[in-house]
Amino acid sequence: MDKGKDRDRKADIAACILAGGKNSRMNGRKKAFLPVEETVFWKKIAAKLSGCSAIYISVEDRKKYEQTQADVGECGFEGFPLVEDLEKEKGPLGGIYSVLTSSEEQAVLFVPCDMPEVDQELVDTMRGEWVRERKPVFLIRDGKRCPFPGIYTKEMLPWIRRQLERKDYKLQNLLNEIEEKIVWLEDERDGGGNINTEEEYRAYLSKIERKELVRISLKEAVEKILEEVRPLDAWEELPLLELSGRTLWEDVYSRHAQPPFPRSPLDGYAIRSQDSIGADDTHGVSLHVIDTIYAGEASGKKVGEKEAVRLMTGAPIPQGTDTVIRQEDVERVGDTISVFQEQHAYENYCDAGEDYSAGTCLLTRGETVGAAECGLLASMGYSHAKVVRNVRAAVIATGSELTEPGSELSFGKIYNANLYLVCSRLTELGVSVVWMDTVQDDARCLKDSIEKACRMDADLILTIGGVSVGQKDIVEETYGLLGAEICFHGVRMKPGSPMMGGSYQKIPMLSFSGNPYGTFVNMELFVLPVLEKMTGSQRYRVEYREGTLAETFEKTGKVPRFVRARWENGTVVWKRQNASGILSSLNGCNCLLEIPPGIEEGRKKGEKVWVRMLSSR
Ligand SMILES: Nc1nc2c(c(=O)[nH]1)N[C@H]1C(S)=C(S)[C@@H](COP(=O)(O)OP(=O)(O)OC[C@H]3O[C@@H](n4cnc5c(N)ncnc54)[C@H](O)[C@@H]3O)O[C@H]1N2
Ligand code: MOO
Ligand SMILES: [Mg+2]
Repeated sequence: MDKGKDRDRKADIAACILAGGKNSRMNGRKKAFLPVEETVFWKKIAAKLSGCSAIYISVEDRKKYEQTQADVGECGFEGFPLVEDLEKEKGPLGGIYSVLTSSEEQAVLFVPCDMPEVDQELVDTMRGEWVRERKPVFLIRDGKRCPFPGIYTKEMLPWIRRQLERKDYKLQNLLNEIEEKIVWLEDERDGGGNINTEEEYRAYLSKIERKELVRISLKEAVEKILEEVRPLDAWEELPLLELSGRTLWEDVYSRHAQPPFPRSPLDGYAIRSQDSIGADDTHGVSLHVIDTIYAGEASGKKVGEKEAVRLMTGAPIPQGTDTVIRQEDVERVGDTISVFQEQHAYENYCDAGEDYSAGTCLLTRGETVGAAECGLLASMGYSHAKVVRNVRAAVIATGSELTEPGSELSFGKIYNANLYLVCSRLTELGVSVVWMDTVQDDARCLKDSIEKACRMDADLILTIGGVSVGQKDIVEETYGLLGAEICFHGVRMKPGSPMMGGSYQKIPMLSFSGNPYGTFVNMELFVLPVLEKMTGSQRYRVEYREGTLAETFEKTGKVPRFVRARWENGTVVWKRQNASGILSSLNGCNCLLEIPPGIEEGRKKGEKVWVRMLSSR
């Protein structure tokens, strides 16, 4: 083990990269050789350990690496001293034991090969501590003792040996046992964290290799997200008064004619029109009233020649008669009426099925139930109707600066406006918000929240913020951690250009950009088509209106821009404050005005424009 060793012994400290793990959660891929930024994990770590007198590579079994060495070529351990485990299957403790036993140096700084982001300055600080104190050096982070990166010394060997004999391979126990001999460093700098799974690896790559976003067109982005959307295959049956705003699941047919029987449109007398022939102002025709029918009743009597039946509006017209004469137009004495005008057959006569006949399709799948539809269902005799189950959405805001409305605001913080902006809009759109959460700018927290959203059976997951390219823009990393599919990241639109779309466990996910107006426009342009495809509901179809522009909009750009505006009586007034961080000017807007890219002088005053209405129904 002398090859590749630097003979500078001033510090008398070596480093060792632990590469002996089983890699079981990495589908057998050897973590030491995982590619990252033109190199591989172990080399990236080794570059940060150059201040040590030597860099050992701890492997459980040299032979196991030989095959891989051939595959990785230049990225192999060639030129670095390999230290094989003296005893196998003992985990990192076995590796540490073997290296400390055989190293010439008194102390060895151990870093596992799956910590490619270990902080170089941190490592240097630890080494400095060792030089000063000549004691093992370990980190405490968030109150926890960390075994890595850690400086282990030959002094520790008796304890390590004892643990191996006891078959206790827990490093934590070792640290606890000799805690007094250790220099504990409380340091917030990132030790890098372990990358254990394929998902963590992907997330890590997307975090560090993030470049400028590749923006696709709005049309393409919407199409891509729609590919992830499947129509909801779920309905529920609700009583009439709970149907308002809901989408019909199926066509609805009448079961009977309406009205079901010929009925009187007037309060008066049912007569045979032929009996009135010859009647005029001076010659009344007399008819004998044989019965009275009120609405809701029936008469068993058949009406014969020169007979009439008294009846009220809504009452069934009796057999034998073919018209109804208003009570104001006859003279009645006892059981006799006089008619002074010829009556035409079926003139005042509501036929059965005048409204609709039996078996007519009166409502169709996808229609939204309002008062008219509800009344119609009732007239057909339905007490309930089948409607599409509400879309269940999860909404998660991200941002360590966010404070809940109602609590005290401290410096640097802002109130969480967007969560409410989105949830309120969803409610308007008839969506049930089943998970509402706010998380810090931390990929693991967001991942947890998304997993909870899945457990709530969300049909759609929406996140807000953290999609741009900053160090705390954690959404893409989170998709990586989840193993979620990314359909696009970046859309050619303003505002909201950094938004993302994808899916996780077949649930479509939309991640809006964090600026309030960006969030709003992203939501408007993406959520409506998603809801339309999920529910088949017509309520999500967008209405466009034409109007005359009240003032010239000069600003143009390379991507379509959506400007908040108000359409009123055919005039379109846009709001001066249109920056994506501004929320206040959204108040009172009822449409979005699209400014296409590349038009030379913007949109002129007096020009006819089409606007996209923001209606909810
Ligand atoms: N170097 C670059 N920086 C930025 C770019 C770029 O291309 N290169 N794009 C800018 C654009 S455009 C936008 S839009 C923003 C988008 O940022 P994120 O989507 O990552 O959102 P955040 O950084 O989380 O937040 C942006 C802004 O919005 C506020 N915010 C976030 N959430 C909420 C909420 N729930 N309620 C109220 N306000 C919220 C947040 O505090 C920030 O001020 O990136 C640019 N940067
Ligand atoms: O896309 Mo950003 O929302 O333009 O400011
Ligand atoms: Mg950001």
